[in-house]
Amino acid sequence: MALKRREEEPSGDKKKKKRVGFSAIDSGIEANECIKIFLVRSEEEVGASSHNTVDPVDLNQFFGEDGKIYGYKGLKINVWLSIISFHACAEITFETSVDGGKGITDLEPCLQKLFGESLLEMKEFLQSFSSECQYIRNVVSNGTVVLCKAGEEDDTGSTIEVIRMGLNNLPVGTLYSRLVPLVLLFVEGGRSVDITDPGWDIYFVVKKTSDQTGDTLIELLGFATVYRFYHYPDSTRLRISQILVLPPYQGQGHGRHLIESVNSIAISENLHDVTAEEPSDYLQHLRLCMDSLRLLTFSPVRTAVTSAAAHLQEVNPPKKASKAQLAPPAHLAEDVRDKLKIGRKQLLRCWEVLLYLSVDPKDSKSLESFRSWVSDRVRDEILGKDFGGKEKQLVEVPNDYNPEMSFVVFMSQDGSEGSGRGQEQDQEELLNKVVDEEMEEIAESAKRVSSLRETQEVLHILG
Ligand SMILES: CC(=O)SCCNC(=O)CCNC(=O)[C@H](O)C(C)(C)COP(=O)(O)OP(=O)(O)OC[C@H]1O[C@@H](n2cnc3c(N)ncnc32)[C@H](O)[C@@H]1OP(=O)(O)O
Repeated sequence: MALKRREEEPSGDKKKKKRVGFSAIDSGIEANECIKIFLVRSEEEVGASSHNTVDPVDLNQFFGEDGKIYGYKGLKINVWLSIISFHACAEITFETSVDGGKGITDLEPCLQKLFGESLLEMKEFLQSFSSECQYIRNVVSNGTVVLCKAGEEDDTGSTIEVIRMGLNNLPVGTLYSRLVPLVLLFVEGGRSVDITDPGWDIYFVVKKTSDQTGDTLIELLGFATVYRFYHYPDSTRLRISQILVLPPYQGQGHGRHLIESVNSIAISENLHDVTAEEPSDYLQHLRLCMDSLRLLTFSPVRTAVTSAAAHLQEVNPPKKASKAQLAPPAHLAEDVRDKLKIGRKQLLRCWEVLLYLSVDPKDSKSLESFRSWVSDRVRDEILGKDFGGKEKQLVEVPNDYNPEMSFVVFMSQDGSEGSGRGQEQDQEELLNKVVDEEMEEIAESAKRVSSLRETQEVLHILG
C-alpha cells in the first residue's frame, strides 16, 4: 500500500500547518467521497485515472462506526483492482494529517478489512500483471464446463464458458478469497462464504480467446457461489448465494449464462429446485424474465394459463370459487418443479406475468378481475390473517429513496389502537397504492418477456 503526503512541505512550516489544520472539531470525510476504485487489466492502466472507475455499493461500512475518516485534509485513496490476478493496491495521498478532536483514522486496517490478503505493495502489484497473467487459466483448467457459447461481440473466435468447481479445493478457495473484496464492494449485504464447507460450488463465467501462437487466454467475467442444501427426504436444493458479473461486462448476458448453468445442473442431476438468497431487484427481474420464458416453452403451463385467463372474463370481481381457478393448479406446480426446477414461490411470481400477458389489453373487464386477484394476494401478504388477537395495520412513512411509496406494517395490541391514522379508509388507499405499484411492475415485466419472446422466435426462424 503506497502512502504519500501530497506536496511535502519544508519542515519549518509544519508546526504552523498543524495549528491551523482544523478551525473547529474535525467533521471527517465519508469514505465514499474520497475513495476511487479502478478495475485494471494491465500495468499501463494503473495510474491512468480515465480507466474503468466503478461505483461500489457502500464503502462507508468499512470505516469506523459512522463511516467517516478523521484527521486528514485533502485525502484521496485510489484503489487499483487487477482483473487479471484479482490483487489490489491502494495509493493514499493527503495534504496534512492532524488530530482535529476525533483522532486520526488508521487507514491500513480498514483497507485490510476490505481487501484482505489480496492487497499488495505497488511494486509487487505491478509485477503481478506478468507473473500471474495465466492465473485464471491455471485455476479453472480442472473445472467442469457446464455451458459453452460462441462469443458474440467480436470476431476473434472467442468462446464464453461457464465452469463449475467445488470451493473446498485450495487453488479455487484462494481465487475465491481474492474475489471476496468484489463481493463486499458490489453485492449489497455481500459477505464471504465458508470455503471449507463441501456444500459450496462456484460457477465461473469466462471468456476464452486464442492468440496468434495458438495459446489460450482466459478472462474471468463473473461468478456465482451456489450451496447444495439437503431437502427431505432424499433430495438436494441449489441456492444461488452470490452472483456477480464484473461491472465492465454487465448487461451482456453473462449473469444469464451463470443462472442457465445452475438451472441445467439442477435438471441434469434431478435436484429439487433452484432458489436465490436475498436476490437484488435486478436479479429478481432477470430470473423472472428467464423463468417466465422457460415456462412458456412448457405446454402444460401454456394450457393452464389460457384456461385461467378465460376465468378472468367470467364475473367481475371474481367470486371466491373462480379466484381459485386463477391460480396455477397444484399438479402443475409439481410438474414445473420436477421438469424445470422452478419452485412454487417463483412459479407464482411468473404466473402473474404470464396471466397478464394472456389478457387482451382492450378487455377492461378481464383486467379489472386480474387486478382484483393481485389485490387479494397483496392484502394477504401485507396484512395476513388476525395474529393472536393483534391486528396488522399499514401506515405510510415518508422516505427519501422512493418518496412515492413507503409503508410500515405494525401490530396493534387490541385491534383498535395504532398511529391514530389507521382508519379503514386510509388503509384502503394505501393498499390501493401498493396494488397499483405491483400492477405496474407486472405490466413492465410482461412487456419485457413478450419482447424477449419475439426475439427468440425470430432467431428460431432464422435458424
Ligand atoms: C443473490 C445475490 O447475489 S443478489 C445480488 C446480485 N448481484 C449484484 O447485485 C451485483 C451487481 N450486479 C451484477 O453483477 C449483475 O448485474 C447481475 C449478476 C445481477 C446480472 O448479470 P448481467 O450480466 O448484468 O445480466 P444479463 O446481461 O445476463 O441479463 C440482463 C438482461 O437479460 C434479459 N434476459 C432475461 N432473460 C433472457 C433471455 N432468456 N434471453 C435474452 N435476454 C434475457 C433481461 O431482461 C435483462 O435485460 P433488461 O435489463 O433490458 O430487461
